[in-house]
Amino acid sequence: MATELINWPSPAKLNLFLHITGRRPDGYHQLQSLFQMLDYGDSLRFEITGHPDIELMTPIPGVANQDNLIVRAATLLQRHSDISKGCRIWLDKRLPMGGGIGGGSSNAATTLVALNYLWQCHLSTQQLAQLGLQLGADVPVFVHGNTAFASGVGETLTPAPQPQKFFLVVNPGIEISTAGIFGHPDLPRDTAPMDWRDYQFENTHNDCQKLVCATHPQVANLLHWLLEYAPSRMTGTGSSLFAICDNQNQAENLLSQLPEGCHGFVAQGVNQSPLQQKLDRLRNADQTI
Ligand SMILES: C[C@@](CO)(OP(=O)(O)O)[C@H](O)COP(=O)(O)OP(=O)(O)OC[C@H]1O[C@@H](n2ccc(N)nc2=O)[C@H](O)[C@@H]1O
Ligand SMILES: Nc1ncnc2c1ncn2[C@@H]1O[C@H](COP(=O)(O)OP(=O)(O)O)[C@@H](O)[C@H]1O
Repeated sequence: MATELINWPSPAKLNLFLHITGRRPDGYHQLQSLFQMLDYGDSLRFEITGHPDIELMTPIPGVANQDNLIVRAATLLQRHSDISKGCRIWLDKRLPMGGGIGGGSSNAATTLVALNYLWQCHLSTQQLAQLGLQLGADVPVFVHGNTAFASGVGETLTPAPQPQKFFLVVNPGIEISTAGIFGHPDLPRDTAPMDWRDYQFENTHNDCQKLVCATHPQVANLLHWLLEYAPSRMTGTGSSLFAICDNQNQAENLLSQLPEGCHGFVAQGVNQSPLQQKLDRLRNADQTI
């Protein structure tokens, strides 16, 4: 089967909650979070070449190719596995950047998983996740692809299947720097660690939300609007917010009424990411040949 030009999904995630429980000496924050995988995101295509160049054919405006997490992930894997082949990569970007829904990290994870398969590097998922951690705290969860509880700096993962709810995910049209929020003196960093088994949406929160709302009124106003209709919260360090909807209709209906300047999408929560589903299908097909 020709596998080079297939679409590889690069899904978004939500942090259904985000508790900051401490700070390590290196400045990174210890957190507890529930990462919910979504069935919506970007997609990537890869063409394998005989020379070692890694070419991103669809640059992101404002992000130099050598800084793009896709190119960095491909280069990291190529060097780690001593691969002499290269690739051309096409990105279909649908997710807002700096939105707390993990677009860049997910692109990096999809690149690692796809090229591990296409270049036949034979790294295990655990090895790929470990490699991905060098690129960002959120990359491992996308490599594993499970809806999961996370602790540590986000790299200690426990699969935690959730009811597959519909979400409205909304972005107020601004980008928020993760480093900026984590470096802010007013960020609370002392939430008591909790037992995963006690998780309920109502008894959790996002420790970054209050600070982001105070510094970005667009986020505060949008959250206020959403809360009129459904249980809602900020994801990650913002700027995106999500509303937990009763069904797809309610989510689509809310989407059609969004305040001016806001953009959103409706997505369903999944327990295994579309990326892992794709990989499983490819591996099963390989075994039947
Ligand atoms: C907190 C989360 C929740 O999903 O925020 P979002 O980025 O999704 O909004 C993520 O774990 C973020 O992961 P990621 O976006 O990969 O962060 P990184 O690139 O590793 O780090 C960006 C910056 O955030 C800070 N950082 C990140 C993660 C963490 N546990 N503690 C930190 O202090 C560090 O200052 C780092 O320089
Ligand atoms: N492939 C990529 N997709 C998105 N952002 C990228 C990518 N590569 C590098 N970046 C940089 O990472 C930053 C954070 O992007 P993103 O992961 O989408 O946000 P968040 O971590 O808030 O979900 C962007 O502002 C951009 O400068």
